[in-house]
Amino acid sequence: MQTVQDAAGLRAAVRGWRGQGQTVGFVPTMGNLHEGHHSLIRLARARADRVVASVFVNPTQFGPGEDFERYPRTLAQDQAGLAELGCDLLFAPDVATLYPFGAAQSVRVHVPGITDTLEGAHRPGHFDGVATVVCKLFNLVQPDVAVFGQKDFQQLKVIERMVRDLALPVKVVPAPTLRAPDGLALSSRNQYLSEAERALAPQIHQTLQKMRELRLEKGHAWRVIEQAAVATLQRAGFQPDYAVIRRAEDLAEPADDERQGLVALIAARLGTTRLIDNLPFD
Ligand SMILES: Nc1ncnc2c1ncn2[C@@H]1O[C@H](COP(=O)(O)OP(=O)(O)OP(=O)(O)O)[C@@H](O)[C@H]1O
Ligand SMILES: CC(C)(CO)[C@@H](O)C(=O)[O-]
Ligand code: BAL
Repeated sequence: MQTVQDAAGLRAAVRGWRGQGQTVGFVPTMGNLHEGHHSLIRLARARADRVVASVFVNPTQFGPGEDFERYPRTLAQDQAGLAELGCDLLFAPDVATLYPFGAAQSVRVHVPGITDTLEGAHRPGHFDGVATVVCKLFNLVQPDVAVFGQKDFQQLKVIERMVRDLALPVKVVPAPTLRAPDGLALSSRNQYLSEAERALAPQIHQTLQKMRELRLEKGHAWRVIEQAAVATLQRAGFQPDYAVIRRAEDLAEPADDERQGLVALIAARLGTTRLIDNLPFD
């Protein structure tokens, strides 16, 4: 596996493959790779002849006071894992490569509507940063398919919308969420948790399962379920930003009698760590 930092090296490799009629799959990440990321690489390998992964901790998607500085950077370890999985190329650019005019002067991609709620509401500007960097990465890599985890459910919807609206020639492939045996969704941020917090963290997934059961099996009203979920999380020691049931398609509030195509989503803090997770009902 080659590692390249610059656009020219990346383009040369991709051009070579394309010249041989090969397709390209792409997995964008912020590094500190775990089994969840590895499952995305495997999926990309199944869908394309060649696989490119990127590792870039994107400054424009972090708000003031968020964990940009302390986000774990483990490139050598990431490289070894990717090589073992048969990834063909790791693109690990620096900030100047992706933001030649500086982050503050960058062209911005804004996806309206769906970014106003949930993560977008709690992390203002976050999705502008994500859409902007993913658009830049797509232009650099020019993949046929790109794999995104359902763990970042709203992010996946934002990217799907951007791709459709800008008519980008890439197929977005969703990948299921990988979990620890106790149900906690794998995430680079799990390592911020103390032992006591780690023991509590699976309650997020348990609460999501309860929300699904109350809606689909017991037929409770979604607003009542949301209130109960917030109270449960607070009692357990979390500070929830939200615990909601939404339409999976567009993350809008469902109608009172709606039961199909729903998803429960939670964002909650445990100490200084902010965790997100979700559970599609279908
Ligand atoms: N547990 C998981 N299962 C499947 N995909 C995942 C999982 N965790 C992350 N991903 C996906 O990997 C890609 C890169 O995500 P990212 O590098 O932010 O990983 P992360 O571990 O979720 O980090 P963070 O702590 O920032 O949430 C995204 O498409 C994301 O949805
Ligand atoms: C898609 C992404 C790599 C963009 O920086 C990031 O938001 C992530 O890791 O999910
Ligand atoms: N996993 C999405 C990237 C972020 O939290 O900034």
